[in-house]
Amino acid sequence: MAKRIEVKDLDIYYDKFLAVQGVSMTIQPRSVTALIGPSGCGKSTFLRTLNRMHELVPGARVDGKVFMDDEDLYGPGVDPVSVRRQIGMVFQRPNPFPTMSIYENVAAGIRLNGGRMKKSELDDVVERSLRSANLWAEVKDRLNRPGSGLSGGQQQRLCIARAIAVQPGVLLMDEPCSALDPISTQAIEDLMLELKTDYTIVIVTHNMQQAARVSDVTGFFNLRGVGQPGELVEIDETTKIFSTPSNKATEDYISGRFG
Ligand SMILES: Nc1ncnc2c1ncn2[C@@H]1O[C@H](COP(=O)(O)OP(=O)(O)OP(=O)(O)O)[C@@H](O)[C@H]1O
Repeated sequence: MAKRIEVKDLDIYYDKFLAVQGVSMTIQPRSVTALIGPSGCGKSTFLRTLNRMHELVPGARVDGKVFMDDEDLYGPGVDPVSVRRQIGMVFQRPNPFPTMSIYENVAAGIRLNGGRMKKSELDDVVERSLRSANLWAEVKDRLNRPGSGLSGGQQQRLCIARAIAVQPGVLLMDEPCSALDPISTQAIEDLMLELKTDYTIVIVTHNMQQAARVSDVTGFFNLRGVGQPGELVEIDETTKIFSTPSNKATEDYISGRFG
């Protein structure tokens, strides 16, 4: 289920604007990879290229290669919609479908992917997904109530349940805790540590303590200079990045000297 991602020489454009240049990295399955760096260096832009969401912006495109295991995600004939189905994404603000029930929100993950199941099978998948997202105990008696009635932290776990219902090869998270209080944040962090036994997780975070707590590997992005594109400065074991980074800019960033 968990897949490996290999990025080779990726340049990322918004029309003629080169936002990120020359990224190469390998993201290992069953691990959490955190992407950190100052605002505007292209972390979220890069994340969205991994499931071909970047090109939803008119004029946006990439040069270079992204492989998921052996599949070339930008290869000829690859359907971006099918890539997005296999690589789930969780956003900054929880975005459950507001008019749908808790149950339907999770089932929607399957239905949008064209999955057809018997009701009893769907019930099992919904329960399993909510259990995996550590939300089952809190919602099992109100599955038919609207997802929008949950707290922010519960809504974010509902969105994670929806994303994992289809058993994606990779789970992308773009600052998933930035709208949450500390207790909900901890619940999501605990969840990431549990989910990584089955999934490949990539998280963009502004919070360096969070990167240090949850990730196995950390990639530091930075702008090459004023008006220059963002780049991946270094990527390594999280313990190494936060203790003895190889690059001076990484050290300055993690010690709070800029950003
Ligand atoms: N839709 C867009 N159209 C044009 N340029 C964009 C678009 N989205 C982002 N950019 C530009 O791409 C660059 C990278 O932005 P991005 O949001 O990926 O950075 P980031 O590191 O995630 O920043 P932050 O930490 O503030 O979220 C910036 O110069 C930004 O202005």
